[in-house]
Amino acid sequence: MLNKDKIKLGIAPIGWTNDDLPELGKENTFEQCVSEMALAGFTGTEIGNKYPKEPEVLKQALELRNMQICNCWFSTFFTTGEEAETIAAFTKQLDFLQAMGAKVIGCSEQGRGIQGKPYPIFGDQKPVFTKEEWQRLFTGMNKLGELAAARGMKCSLHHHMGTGIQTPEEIDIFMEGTNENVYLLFDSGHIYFSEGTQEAVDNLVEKYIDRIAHVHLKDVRKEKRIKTIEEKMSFLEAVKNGTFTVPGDGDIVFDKIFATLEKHNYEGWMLVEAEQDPAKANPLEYALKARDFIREKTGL
Ligand SMILES: O=C1C[C@@H](O)[C@H](O)[C@@H](O)C1=O
Ligand SMILES: [Co+2]
Repeated sequence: MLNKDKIKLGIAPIGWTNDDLPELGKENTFEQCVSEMALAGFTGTEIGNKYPKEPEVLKQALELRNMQICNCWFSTFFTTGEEAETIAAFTKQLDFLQAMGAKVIGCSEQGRGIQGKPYPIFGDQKPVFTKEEWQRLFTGMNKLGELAAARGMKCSLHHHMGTGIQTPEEIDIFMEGTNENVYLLFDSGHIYFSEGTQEAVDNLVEKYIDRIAHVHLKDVRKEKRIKTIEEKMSFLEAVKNGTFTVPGDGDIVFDKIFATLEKHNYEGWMLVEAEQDPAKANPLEYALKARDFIREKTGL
């Protein structure tokens, strides 16, 4: 059983409205989204673009529902040499998150990334960083790590399909090149989507458990992943086609993930993040499904 005092449960707005595919869930309001999250039994969320931008307004809306912000996505552009711009934007985002009481920020290096581009996600356009790009990334991320640590916060890296940090080998290079102020945001769905094996999921969580600062629980429908490869779909086409779903509804086995978090006394958030078309997968219904699955498997 996981420890209720150490682990909190959140859910991402991406099941209601998808910022990467604005046509998905455009009719769903911020209020509906956070009310349904609370109704399903979650106490945390990440930022979506329909959320109020003023910390006080957002805080009040969330407190009414006994919810809080636990993390937000942040795009970095170190490999393309945009260090000063990235650091300035990061500092602004830290200000916002700190005002919201969040302790983690989830970065993704978007230099040459193809997650939003119309290219096959398993094709050869995916970035593979050069030595110089890696070095710029390490230097930049260590700087962000230090800025976050100075505020008692954790800067983490979200490994992600279509970026230069997608595969286990790329994650290893990143973790070896950065220091102890830089953490990993473990996303079960992205590692399974990349590798297609349970082993890759279990190995990643085990290997970096002591540097994992945040967890995204996402499931993958295996047959949709295969279709993505066969039909040369882009990342966003794969999302629209239903490749991702909530934990317990796809082909990932979550037992080892939960056992590893328990064994190593993980402290922080587990956040359900399962983008799919809300017209096909009712967000409240799927949030409840995820909440039941987590309760059944972990006692939380
Ligand atoms: O954490 C995430 C944020 C989304 O915008 C992204 O594309 C999704 O797949 C994800 O894991
Ligand atoms: Co994620």
